[in-house]
Amino acid sequence: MKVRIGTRKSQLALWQANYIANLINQIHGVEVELVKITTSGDKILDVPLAKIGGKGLFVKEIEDAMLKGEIDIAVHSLKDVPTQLPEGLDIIAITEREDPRDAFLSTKYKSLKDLPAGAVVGTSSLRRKSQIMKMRDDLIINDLRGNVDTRIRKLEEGQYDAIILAYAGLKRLGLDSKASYIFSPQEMIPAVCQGFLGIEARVDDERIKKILEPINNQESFIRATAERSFLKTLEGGCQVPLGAYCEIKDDFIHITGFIADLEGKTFIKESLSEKLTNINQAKELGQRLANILLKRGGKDILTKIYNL
Ligand SMILES: NCc1[nH]cc(CCC(=O)O)c1CC(=O)O
Repeated sequence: MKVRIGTRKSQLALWQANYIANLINQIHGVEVELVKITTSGDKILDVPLAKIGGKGLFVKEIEDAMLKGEIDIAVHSLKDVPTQLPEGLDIIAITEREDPRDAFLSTKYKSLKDLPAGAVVGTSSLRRKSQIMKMRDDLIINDLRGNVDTRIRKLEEGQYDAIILAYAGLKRLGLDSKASYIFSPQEMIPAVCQGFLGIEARVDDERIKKILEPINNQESFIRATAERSFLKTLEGGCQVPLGAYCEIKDDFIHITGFIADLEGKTFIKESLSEKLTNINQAKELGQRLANILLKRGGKDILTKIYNL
């Protein structure tokens, strides 16, 4: 019996679906079919993501197809997947993390530091915007939507002096040479789960769970659990400037997270580290970090944003 993978039609989504399709085929020798699905996020192209509001814009139609039994699994950039999943579905496997960092692209300038005052930077991510404003309060940040190739085209047409993209997406598409600078995770805290692929399936599908077992990376699963539990506790979607990054090094689990306001006045950042014991600890650590940020002013930021 073949495995049907639901995927968006963008180049990056197709690369990711093909990557998992090849893994499944190589490991299990089963036939894999890609089923291309258009999501509402793909249709609404002219509105900044933060203004559309609804979570899971890029996954809902794919999840509906899975619940109807039209596809068996969905391959997602885990950073696009809401923390609250529909009843009956779950993230069953998470791949080894691709580079989690953000990249700076420009045809004229080498890095953010080199931009002249008043230069125009393209990004629709409130997370990127708030961190750029913190480093450089003299730049103009304009919305930039579209698939990775569209965003690069808009840069190269001269609509922006620079743009910021996930390095993971560039690497997957073989476009890493387009990056002129790569921010460290300390300079620019990545999006929750940037760089992970998450594979979603029906929780009662035992055949698929067996197939996905060797594809899961346990360290990734722990890191993603910590970051997603941080996000869930903050009830944050893409309407809130926030980010988190978890690492495991020498048996220690480290997590750093931030939340900022939309005006660029308040920026609250905190880190936690402890000896790693189990997966429940990762969940608890993400929650604890989020609660610290909520107490330190995060709650006020969220109240303001949700009352807009
Ligand atoms: N928001 C769209 C999106 N979703 C996942 C990636 C990149 C790949 C990844 O983070 O795993 C991108 C492009 C980008 O942010 O530049």
